[in-house]
Amino acid sequence: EEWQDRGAAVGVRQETGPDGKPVTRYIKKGVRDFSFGQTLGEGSYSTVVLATDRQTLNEYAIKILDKRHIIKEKKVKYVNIEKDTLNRLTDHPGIVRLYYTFQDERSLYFVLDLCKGGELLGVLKRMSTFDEECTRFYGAQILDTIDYMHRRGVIHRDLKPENILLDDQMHTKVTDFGTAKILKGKRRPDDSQNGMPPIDTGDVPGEERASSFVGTAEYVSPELLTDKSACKASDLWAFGCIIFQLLAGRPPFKAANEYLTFQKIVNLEYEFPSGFPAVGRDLVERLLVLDPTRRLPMEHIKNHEFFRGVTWGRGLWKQKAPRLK
Ligand SMILES: Nc1ncnc2c1ncn2[C@@H]1O[C@H](COP(=O)(O)OP(=O)(O)OP(=O)(O)O)[C@@H](O)[C@H]1O
Ligand SMILES: O=C(O)C[C@H](Cc1nc2cc(Cl)cc(Cl)c2[nH]1)c1ccc(Cl)cc1
Repeated sequence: EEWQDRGAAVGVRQETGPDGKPVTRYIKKGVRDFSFGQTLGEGSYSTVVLATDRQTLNEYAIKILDKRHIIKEKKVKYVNIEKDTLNRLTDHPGIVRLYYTFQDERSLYFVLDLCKGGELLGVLKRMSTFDEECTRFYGAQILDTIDYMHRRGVIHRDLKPENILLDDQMHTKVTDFGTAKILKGKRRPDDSQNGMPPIDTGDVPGEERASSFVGTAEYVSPELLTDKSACKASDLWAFGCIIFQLLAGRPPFKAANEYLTFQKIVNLEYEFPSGFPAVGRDLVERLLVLDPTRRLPMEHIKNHEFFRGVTWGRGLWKQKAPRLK
């Protein structure tokens, strides 16, 4: 076929069809369809480069992974989980969109949304703390995104300010899904009859817990440390840590080393700095609860006083980000 002589690899693009079902499109995109620019950043197994699509002139961030390195470091599983997870989360403004994947003899390529605003962590460091209005706006976007992920049966498991990027409108984009967990929700019997797509509620008994991975020390949930398994509420624990950190300028659990940090987490040892807003404190105290089943559930967080006045859903993403002051 024509794409073989163009040396382009077949790129696979996951879309949501008119009937709401996932559609796989085979796009003939390859390295030669892009002109590569500056390096945006380096990961342990990846380099992220600014790239422009030669036909459309659209700009992207292309994450390039060296195949040999991936194999040597035994990261094949993570790369494929990142691809499968991103292909499942294709229609939400708060997720870094994956447009194509392709490979050549040396590398794998993820063509992603370009997030010109960098990491939320970097913005927070420059501001030292966020005021309540900014924390409410950025927190609401992150929570709306977590809600979308959970409804699609995905637990992120490593939410933290480094993994929350910002686009040129200063809207949040969650990234880094290599350590996510896809809950295999079962097709409910009645759904198959009327052809409804399976609802990934992850409420299959025993299925809603995932094990064998530990996130970043400061944001790890107590259940992951005590009984080695994460659930959707583990992402809400991390969300509580992020809200605390935006308002306080530091994460709630931080010690000289990982072991001491873990000890603080399982003993719920943390303090609010003086001046921490009372409404924010109430929200954090209802999220940083050791027992995941007693943590504030999603709908109650959205209705919490701290988020009073927030319009949830697509309207949230049309708003202008408040000036960071
Ligand atoms: N879509 C993007 N747009 C702009 N910059 C990005 C994008 N994705 C990643 N980056 C930046 O590129 C750098 C490398 O990101 P990458 O996800 O490849 O590795 P990482 O997850 O940060 O590192 P590690 O793999 O060690 O966890 C990071 O600093 C990140 O901020
Ligand atoms: O599922 C697919 O479309 C095909 C491949 C799967 C795949 N092929 C691989 C080869 C190597 Cl060497 C390493 C990994 Cl992690 C590999 N993953 C693929 C291609 C590109 C990207 Cl970014 C991810 C996975």
